[in-house]
Amino acid sequence: MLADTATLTRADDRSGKPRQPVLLAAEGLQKSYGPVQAVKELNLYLHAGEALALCGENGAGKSTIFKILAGEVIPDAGRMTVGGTEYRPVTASQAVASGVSMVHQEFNILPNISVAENMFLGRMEEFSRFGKVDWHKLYAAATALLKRLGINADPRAEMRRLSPSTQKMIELARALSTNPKVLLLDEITASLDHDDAETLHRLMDELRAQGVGIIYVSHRLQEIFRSCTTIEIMKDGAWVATRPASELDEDQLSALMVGRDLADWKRPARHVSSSQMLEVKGLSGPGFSDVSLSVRKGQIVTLAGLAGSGADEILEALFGARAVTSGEILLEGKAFSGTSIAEAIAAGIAMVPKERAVEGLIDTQPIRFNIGLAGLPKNARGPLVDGGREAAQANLGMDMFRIKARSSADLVRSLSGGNKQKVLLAKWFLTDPRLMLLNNPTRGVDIGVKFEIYDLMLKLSAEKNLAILLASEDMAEVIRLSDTVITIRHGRASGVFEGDAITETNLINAML
Ligand SMILES: Nc1ncnc2c1ncn2[C@@H]1O[C@H](COP(=O)(O)OP(=O)(O)OP(=O)(O)O)[C@@H](O)[C@H]1O
Repeated sequence: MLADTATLTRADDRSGKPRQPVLLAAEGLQKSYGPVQAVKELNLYLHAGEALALCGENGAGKSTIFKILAGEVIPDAGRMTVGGTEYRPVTASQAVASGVSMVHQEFNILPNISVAENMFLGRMEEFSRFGKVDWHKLYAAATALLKRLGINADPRAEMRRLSPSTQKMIELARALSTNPKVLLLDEITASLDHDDAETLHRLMDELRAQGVGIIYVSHRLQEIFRSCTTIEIMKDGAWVATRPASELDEDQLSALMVGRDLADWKRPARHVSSSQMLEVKGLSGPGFSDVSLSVRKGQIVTLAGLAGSGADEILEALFGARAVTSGEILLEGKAFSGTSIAEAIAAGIAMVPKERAVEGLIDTQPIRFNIGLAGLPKNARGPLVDGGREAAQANLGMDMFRIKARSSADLVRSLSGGNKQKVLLAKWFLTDPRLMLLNNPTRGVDIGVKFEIYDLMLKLSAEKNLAILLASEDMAEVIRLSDTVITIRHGRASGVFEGDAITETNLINAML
């Protein structure tokens, strides 16, 4: 029997502070996909003005819970209430009508229509008269909302013209346009640049002050402690613990999530060879200018910049995916004029891009097809793909990255977000590259796997002499991994740091 939610307070709240009433209650939630039990008997309570971080490893069931709460997935069992009223949405619009809105982990936009239409998607009848859209009214409403939220975008612009970060903020505006009582945010900052992430955290504070309840999923622990009041940890679809955020620190939270202590992880002592793999001299192109850098065999060099700094563009240019207007690239001392991705791959360069959904994976294909994709020539037998070899490679990748799936025949779209990212990493690591370009490789990956990826990068660079050029917005990651850090600001190198000079203060000063 579901508790009386108008008066219910958390069962495990021992802080002694008076609590707001429960806004959303879910009890005994269950959901299976075939033999996979994504959510097992889960209880969850969200209070007015609370920001609840839902934490757990990749595949723990967080997105599935969100989809249940947002009416996109119907649970096999369990009961929910919102504001004390029975809540059983079977469509997203029913959830919105009950005051529950969600921003998804993946992009959920229509690129070829305007920002304003994207903001009021599914509600255009509110701006129509006699079957015709009242554009003036629509743009006025969009302008007012964007202004109120502090989002800088032209409501008339075509959505695809916006940066991914602004597109995500438009999705947030869409969710907030319905004045939700409960807001669900799934890994939203993975797509946001620094300024938009700041705006989001400010908005979260304001919404909480207005009594909105927020459930927040992110693998960035710092953000959780910045904006969340309560932390709920789950593992393999089941509840593990609920704590006030003030009672935990990052190390304790990591330990609760992955079941082991990661606080004493140390980078092994390293010896880097003196032979150059990559030299870049005075490289300029759209988004970056006059960039010089070098990466030796077995070295990890990091481009550290705030999102939008130009680091992404530099990696893309080195992978032949972006035009270069001047400058020189040398690979092992020889000029490399790669103007296409195919040439870059043939030269032994691999790249893990930032936007896996757009650039990296074919969602509707099995894991093994996706892992095999980058190594297609190696897996070929004449004009055909050697299925046995492809499957063997996929199994190796699945083991290496602990990809959570039943088999390599599972479609990528059935995987959790973090496991998709692991497929992308496996795909490129297995091509045996000489130079690896990694753009925020641990985005969306849980803290346990993050450290496994670090170990793998350090191992491959030490044992196989793999040269790695990393771009990362995660300061702790930059400090843990880099032999050399080049800070990037406004498309230019603004500093070079090595050894003890790689400190958070030094890097941030050079990045800002
Ligand atoms: N449509 C689906 N079909 C089959 N299995 C699915 C489907 N959606 C999710 N799963 C499985 O359910 C489990 C939970 O996935 P979910 O996406 O909820 O995890 P998550 O905690 O959000 O992970 P992440 O941190 O990686 O985003 C995973 O094992 C996943 O493969």
